Amino acid sequence: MAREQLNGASYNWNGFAGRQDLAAALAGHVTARLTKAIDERGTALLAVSGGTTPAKFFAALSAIPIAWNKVTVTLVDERFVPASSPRSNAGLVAANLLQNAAATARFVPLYHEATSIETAAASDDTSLKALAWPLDVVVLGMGGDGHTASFFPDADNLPALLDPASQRIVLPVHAPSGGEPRLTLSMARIIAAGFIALHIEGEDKRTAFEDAMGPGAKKPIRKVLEAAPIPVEVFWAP
Ligand SMILES: O=C(O)[C@H](O)[C@@H](O)[C@H](O)[C@H](O)COP(=O)(O)O
Repeated sequence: MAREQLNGASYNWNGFAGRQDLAAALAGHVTARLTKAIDERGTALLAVSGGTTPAKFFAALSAIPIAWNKVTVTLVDERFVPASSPRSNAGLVAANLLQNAAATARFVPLYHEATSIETAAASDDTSLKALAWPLDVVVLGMGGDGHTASFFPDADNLPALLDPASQRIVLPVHAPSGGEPRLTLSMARIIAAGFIALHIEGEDKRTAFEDAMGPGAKKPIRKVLEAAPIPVEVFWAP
């Protein structure tokens, strides 16, 4: 594990020989943090990302027997589609994480029918206030463009999305590169987590991450690492 400090963006690099090794290790770190939270405050709050990367990690996590009935799982971000859609992160989590031992966890989705993404985000903001913040664990993904959560570089409200002082919990996102309109946790809620993991796989994602840590315009992932008060734990496998 190598700790890096780049102009305020600090992270620990956790590299693995294979994706299954990564999945098992990340699942071990996450369940240890969740168990610690349950021991300390009787409950734990976890936010996970969607996309194509997390399935192996979700499967490994779902099999570890902790007090899942005391864990609340929510999403880092969501496409504005119902859970029945193949694009749904809630559907991905239901099929891959909320299984086996983890089937007893409470799941709080972001998507619900609404007249607009703005209305949905405002409604989430109200309903998610009741969760036991701060997050104990957040697991981020990253796109090749350096986006994380739904902080897409072409989002029309990117400054608001990246505001570490935002009072919002959930924000709406319109970004051509993101496909459907999105709902995303705010930067403020993400960086307040007790354990911040970034899960990326493949050479292209490693190159994209290294580019984001280099000189030049700061991509959203770099903004998150710089805003986080603790080092981000990067989990990578080829
Ligand atoms: O809804 C989403 O798409 C995710 O939450 C998003 O932030 C994801 O982590 C990255 O886009 C990487 O996606 P892949 O894992 O598919 O590369």
